[in-house]
Amino acid sequence: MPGLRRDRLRTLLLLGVLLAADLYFHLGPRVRRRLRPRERPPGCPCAHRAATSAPRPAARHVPPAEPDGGGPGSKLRALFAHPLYNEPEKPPLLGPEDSLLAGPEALRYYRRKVARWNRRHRIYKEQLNLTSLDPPLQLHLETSWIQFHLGISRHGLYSRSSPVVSKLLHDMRHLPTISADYSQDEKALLGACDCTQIVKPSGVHLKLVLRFSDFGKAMFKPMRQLRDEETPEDFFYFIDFQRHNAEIAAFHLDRCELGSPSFRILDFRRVPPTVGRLVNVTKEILEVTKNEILQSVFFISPASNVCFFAKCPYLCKTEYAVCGNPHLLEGSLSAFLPSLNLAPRLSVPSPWIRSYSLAGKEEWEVNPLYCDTVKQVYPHSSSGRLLNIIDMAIFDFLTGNMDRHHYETFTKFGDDGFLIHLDNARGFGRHSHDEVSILSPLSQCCRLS
Ligand SMILES: Nc1ncnc2c1ncn2[C@@H]1O[C@H](COP(=O)(O)OP(=O)(O)OP(=O)(O)O)[C@@H](O)[C@H]1O
Ligand SMILES: [Mn+2]
Repeated sequence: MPGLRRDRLRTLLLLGVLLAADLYFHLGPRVRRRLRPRERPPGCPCAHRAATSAPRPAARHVPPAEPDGGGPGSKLRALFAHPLYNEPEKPPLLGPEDSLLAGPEALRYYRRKVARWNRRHRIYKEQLNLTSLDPPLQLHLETSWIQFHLGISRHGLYSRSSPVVSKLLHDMRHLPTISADYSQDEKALLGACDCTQIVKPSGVHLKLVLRFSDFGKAMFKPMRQLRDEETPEDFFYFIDFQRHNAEIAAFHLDRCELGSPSFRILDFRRVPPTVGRLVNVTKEILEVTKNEILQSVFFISPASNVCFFAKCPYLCKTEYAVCGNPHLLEGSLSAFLPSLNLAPRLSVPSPWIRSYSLAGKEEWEVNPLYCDTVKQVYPHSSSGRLLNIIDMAIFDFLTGNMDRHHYETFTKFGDDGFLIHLDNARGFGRHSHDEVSILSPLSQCCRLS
């Protein structure tokens, strides 16, 4: 009998241990997960931050949440505590040479532009016998795009704590448009439409400059494929689609803080603020454009949707058109940089440019000592420029963008000025492929800022 009782006791003990283990490892975490307040949405916290208009605090030393679930001994925790991750924002700006624009000169220039726009608009309406009661446009100094322009400095396109960016994103998303036109580089093609060229067939890169009621401007890149569609395996990078959502994601990654304001990943702030918008192609493009060529490329599809082409309708293939549903078309809007008349920029071919034809390799692909050659030739002989190129290569590796043929810099900030991370539409094409060759500037030069 005592033996039987001991067995029962053992069985009870074993069951107790199993129950405790189940509670601890299985049920417990599930209950904790359920009860945890939803203070942070899953995914990139930047998206959440972009939606809030609250100014972000500068360089706070908040210990990050425990992303690896680790306690005090966690390696990630130790990494985040490293001074490199807690670098304060660059030293304060000292004088006019640190800002891209001289305020009074820029405001005079923009006032003249508004006056000219009002004059031309009145004449345009008179010619078409249009009577509208629209009052002339007024320029307001506190408007977000002017504040964005005035805030560009040698440290970046905007500062970490700038409240202007969220206001600008909001305005680009909601303000009505007052004009739409082709971008300058498309105009430079003069409608030339060579469908035999695979590199730059006008019509594939359909993009428009939209102007808003506050006189701000943005580059509109329409959605050309479903948001989650990947680059087909047999596509070369130079015939890959342009993804409007890659432009938006690149903006967030470029400035991204992960989980806590003190853990910064890239913290470049070199992509112009970019946001998504559903654009009514009839009301917000066709009805406001004065460009007759743009007006002429609109048509109604067999499915009764409003569509438009780039400059050369019907010469190139019809699948290059984009269509609303029936009027609304999703796209990205990238805030315009200050006019080239106020802030000239240099466009420089990337030393690590890829071959844009089917044949041949570039020197960097075959010469492991290529960096030595690059370093000897101006402007890449400046160490700052090379470090900036390596920064951009890391950014492009993370987005998977193989299409960085040129880069632009503001001439005012000289050879060591930051590179503007413009044109990220060919990033994020393959979710499960890392293109290590994009890191060649880093692996060949072995330097990092
Ligand atoms: N936000 C912006 N502000 C001012 N200019 C811009 C902006 N975005 C683009 N541009 C100008 O328009 C040019 C073309 O833009 P982008 O490179 O994004 O288009 P693309 O169709 O991919 O051109 P490409 O075929 O040359 O790569 C840029 O080189 C730049 O000079
Ligand atoms: Mn491009």
